Amino acid sequence: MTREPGSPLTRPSAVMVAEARASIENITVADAAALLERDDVLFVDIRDPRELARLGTIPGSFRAPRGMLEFWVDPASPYYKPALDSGQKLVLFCGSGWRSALTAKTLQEMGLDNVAHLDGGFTAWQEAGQPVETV
Ligand SMILES: O=S(=O)([O-])[S-]
Repeated sequence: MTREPGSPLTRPSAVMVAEARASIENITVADAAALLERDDVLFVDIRDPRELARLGTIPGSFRAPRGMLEFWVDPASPYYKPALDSGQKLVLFCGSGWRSALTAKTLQEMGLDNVAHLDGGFTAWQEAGQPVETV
């Protein structure tokens, strides 16, 4: 059967995000802010570089575009980045927490057991008046 353009998808993005959020650790801005200075936590900005250039980022965060993340965390991949596999808890964030929820679920499925995401993303972080670093 051919899908009619514009008709609902079998698994809409909102359903996928809701399912992801139900199976990952969702961290509030307040709780994330308390983790910011910790050596055992790495904030990972998975937004597009243009978003970072326009809006800035969370100070000290590691930049890992979502499109590469599965490969950057995988020791078996030629794109492996040991910085993402240091034993630190990874706190992923994006614009509003949708991409980071999906990505945190994926990394969890890949075998990372200490990954979370920032609920509300960078938008919520900024709205709460938390520090922002220019990129
Ligand atoms: O993925 S998003 O929450 O930045 S729109």
